[in-house]
Amino acid sequence: MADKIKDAKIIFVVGGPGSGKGTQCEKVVAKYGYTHLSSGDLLRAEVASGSERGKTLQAIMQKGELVPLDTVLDMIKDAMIAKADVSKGFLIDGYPREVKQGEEFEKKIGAPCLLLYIDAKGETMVKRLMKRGETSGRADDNEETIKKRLDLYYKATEPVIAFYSSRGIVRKIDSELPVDEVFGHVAKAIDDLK
Ligand SMILES: Nc1ccn([C@@H]2O[C@H](COP(=O)(O)OP(=O)(O)OP(=O)(O)O)[C@@H](O)[C@H]2O)c(=O)n1
Ligand SMILES: Nc1nc2c(ncn2[C@@H]2O[C@H](COP(=O)(O)OP(=O)(O)O)[C@@H](O)[C@H]2O)c(=O)[nH]1
Ligand SMILES: [Mg+2]
Repeated sequence: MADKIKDAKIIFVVGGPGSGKGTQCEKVVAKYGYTHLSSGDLLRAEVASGSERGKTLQAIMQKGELVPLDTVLDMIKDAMIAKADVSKGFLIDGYPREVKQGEEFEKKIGAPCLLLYIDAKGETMVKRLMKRGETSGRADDNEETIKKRLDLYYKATEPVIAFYSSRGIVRKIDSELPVDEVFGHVAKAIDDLK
């Protein structure tokens, strides 16, 4: 496995719920042709399949809690293997959610060359998610679950940024700016990789 993807770049995209990770990843795909893997989307696809495992996941996600590490990691790994031959880079969106997830990813798959830290204020994220909730149909885009997701983000996920900062691979992106300006900074960070 690690073999198959050894030449592909791995980029972690980390930020709070509603910070704009998915929005920026879409633009990176369009410009650079990287493969976008959203851990949340992979989990939602499993829920949509109606499987027994999906039912368990649905309950956890509705509460805004984290699903077991191995479940998400296996899904990401399978998706990466499926694309390994054609992909020059992977955007791993919404993962790692906690330092342990990052450590396990590196053991089983490989090391990231960049962590894009998509940063927005708490109130901005809540506002965006409430707006998205009007049309997303996502069971977790409601006021109560949003609050839990934010709390968990500050507690569990922010330490991930400190962990990778010490390695010098974190680029902090101000996501309060208009989408295209945010993307300008994202593109710069990716261009600097070469
Ligand atoms: N590595 C991950 C990714 C996602 N989840 C679960 O899936 C939910 C939704 O994940 P995601 O789509 O990444 O949500 P957010 O980042 O909170 O929001 P967004 O889609 O807006 O990025 C999370 O709240 C969590 O329950 C998880 O447990 N572990
Ligand atoms: N104003 C503004 N809205 C944004 C920006 N980025 C994302 N959004 C909106 O915020 C919501 C959450 O964005 P999304 O990409 O799903 O964020 P994610 O939760 O981090 O994946 C969506 O409704 C987007 O349209 C931005 O840079 N500026
Ligand atoms: Mg998203």
